[in-house]
Amino acid sequence: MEGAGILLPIETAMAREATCGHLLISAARATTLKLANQRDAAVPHAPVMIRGAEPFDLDLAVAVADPALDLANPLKGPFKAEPIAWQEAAEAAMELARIAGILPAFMIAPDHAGEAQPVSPGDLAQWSDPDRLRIATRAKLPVTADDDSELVVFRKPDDMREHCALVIGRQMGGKAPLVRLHSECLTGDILGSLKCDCGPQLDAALAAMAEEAAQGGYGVLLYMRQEGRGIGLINKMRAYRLQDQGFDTIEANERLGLPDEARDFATAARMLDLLGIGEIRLLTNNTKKVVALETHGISIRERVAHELPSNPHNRRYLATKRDRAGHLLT
Ligand SMILES: Nc1nc2c(ncn2[C@@H]2O[C@H](COP(=O)(O)OP(=O)(O)OP(=O)(O)O)[C@@H](O)[C@H]2O)c(=O)[nH]1
Ligand SMILES: [Zn+2]
Repeated sequence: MEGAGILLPIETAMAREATCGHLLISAARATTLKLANQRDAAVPHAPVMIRGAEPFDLDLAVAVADPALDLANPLKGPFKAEPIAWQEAAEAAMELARIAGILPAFMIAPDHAGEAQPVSPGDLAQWSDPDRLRIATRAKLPVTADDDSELVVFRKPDDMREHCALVIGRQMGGKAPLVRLHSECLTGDILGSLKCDCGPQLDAALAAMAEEAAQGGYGVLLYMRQEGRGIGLINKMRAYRLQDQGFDTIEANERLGLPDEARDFATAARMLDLLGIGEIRLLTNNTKKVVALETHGISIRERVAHELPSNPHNRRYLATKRDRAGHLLT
């Protein structure tokens, strides 16, 4: 990493022999290890550098990095936090870990690190730029909810994630379409997980759009490949393990040293823009989605409530969304 020297991601390190004197971890993790003060912990995913009394090998580094292992694995020490002289690069490294869906933890300048790929914070900004998104292709896709629908698939040149938009009914000017901005939830969308409300929300959105199409309008489902509010499936499952220990959905992300909300709504706005849609009626209970899309140039004619019945497994999750994340839920 430009300015930082070699950073070896602890979770995916191929150089199994690597050892180092310093690790880069999150402020949340440093706080759990009692190495950071409250000011550092104000941003749980901020980077903190720590030094150990002994060099770190990968086994020790993993134990330091992964909070889900704490109960099984009492931590060794002592460790000490030290100032970082390359703050911007350190922040970019934490962001790269989130995007890669791995624990935000790195060996710093390890011995036996193997080959390294140069990356700069500017590369990351370019990679994230929504303007680089293009429509890759589109085709008719009859679905159960409505057989008159089409799937439009999007891609950036160097981002493997394939976001897509299902257009239900005929896209025309006139009435603003009913839009659902849905972020991938493999557990809820495919497996029928009861821990969240994603699956029922997806089904209800498709039904509402089909109804809209039957009345001469149309609907657009934006399906975005940003699992777990942008932390990936593996980290979401780590967060579920922490939730089983008593942390709520926000605390669990934070304890992993990841943002509790890392979704990219600018790219959602860009998808609508590429479809030629500037005005929508948005199915959501999340006012932050409304604000984010408006900030990126989409005019929201109406917020359409999208609350589905709860169950005993998702009741706490929904209450946390209402009480801590400001969702308009009863
Ligand atoms: N990290 C994490 N992600 C979760 C958890 N439960 C659900 N998710 C993710 O949260 C996202 C749900 O997004 P949406 O339903 O589109 O949005 P929302 O913010 O709930 O707002 P609505 O539009 O009102 O539904 C999906 O990416 C899920 O994978 C959890 O406990 N932890
Ligand atoms: Zn879900």
